[in-house]
Amino acid sequence: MIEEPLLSVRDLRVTFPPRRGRPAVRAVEGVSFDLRRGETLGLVGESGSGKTTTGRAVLQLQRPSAGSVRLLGRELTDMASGDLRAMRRHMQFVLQNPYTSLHPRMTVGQILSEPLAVHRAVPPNRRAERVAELLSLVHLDPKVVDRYPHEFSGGQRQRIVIARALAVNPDLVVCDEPVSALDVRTQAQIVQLLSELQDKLGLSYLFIAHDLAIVRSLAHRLAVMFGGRIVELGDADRIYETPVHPYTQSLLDAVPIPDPALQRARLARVAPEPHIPRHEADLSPCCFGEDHRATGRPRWHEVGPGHHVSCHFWPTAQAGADGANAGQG
Ligand SMILES: Nc1ncnc2c1ncn2[C@@H]1O[C@H](COP(=O)(O)OP(=O)(O)OP(=O)(O)O)[C@@H](O)[C@H]1O
Repeated sequence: MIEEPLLSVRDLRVTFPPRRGRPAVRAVEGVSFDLRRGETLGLVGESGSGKTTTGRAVLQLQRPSAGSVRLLGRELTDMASGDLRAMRRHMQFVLQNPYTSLHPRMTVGQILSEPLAVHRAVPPNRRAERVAELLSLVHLDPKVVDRYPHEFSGGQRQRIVIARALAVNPDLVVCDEPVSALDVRTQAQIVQLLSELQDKLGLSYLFIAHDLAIVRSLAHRLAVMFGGRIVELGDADRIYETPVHPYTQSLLDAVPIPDPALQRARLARVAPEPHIPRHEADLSPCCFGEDHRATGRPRWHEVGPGHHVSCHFWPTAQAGADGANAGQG
């Protein structure tokens, strides 16, 4: 029997309405993927590609304009707010900045007790015990309960943020750039912690990041976003080794470049011109420069087991990838 995915997202769309003379923004345009129990799906793409909006729409922190989000077999998009509140204990998030995501005037004990009280996850007389357990889980000394966030380093604060997310025993954790505000050594420690917690608790992660090196160490599968759509989806090792979509290839090309300006310049090879409105630009960057409106939306091709790519000229792109690989060999 095939196990039902923990999370199933189908044709998810988020459009932000026009604001102060600016046109509507189609931030997410038909995103679909599944996430299994104990699995990490890395959601990658350049800034503005719609990763955060997708994560927020999955959690219903941003209500989608259309599409379906099923968690544990239940549709979230049309759920009444009371039911949704109850579902929140199954889905939590860890955000980028541990300096702003903890209330500065609450102690660690109060921060970790709050979700326990809101979700009535643990009776009041057992909360202190659970708080100590959570701190141990993220390798912090339970004696720190009376301390305030400013007394901790960035890495320690992110451990507190993770402990808070885990307080209610969620099934899904959406991690939005969870280490990008940290130094490189601390990044590795937090990634290691997330991996250890996944093994121990069977968590599923939707891991949003622009840093492909970090995603590589955690993700089982990868979804590459460009202009609000997924352009390549599949097994992470396979995509890292043989990326098919030209946009994925360019993202991977850019990995060893620590200079963001240089990385942007490399990406500019395939990214749409900024003056072309997103909704008019075809979302398949390899086709950029062709008559997009004539060709319509790129089709999905299964290019290997569970490996999909959305591209008008997939065989041509494949020829390019083969050529590149032959050159490397
Ligand atoms: N509340 C909002 N109102 C209007 N437009 C928005 C809003 N939030 C996001 N957008 C727009 O939606 C698009 C996708 O943004 P999003 O933050 O999801 O991208 P991202 O890939 O997560 O980028 P980053 O890595 O920079 O966070 C962008 O064009 C952004 O400007």
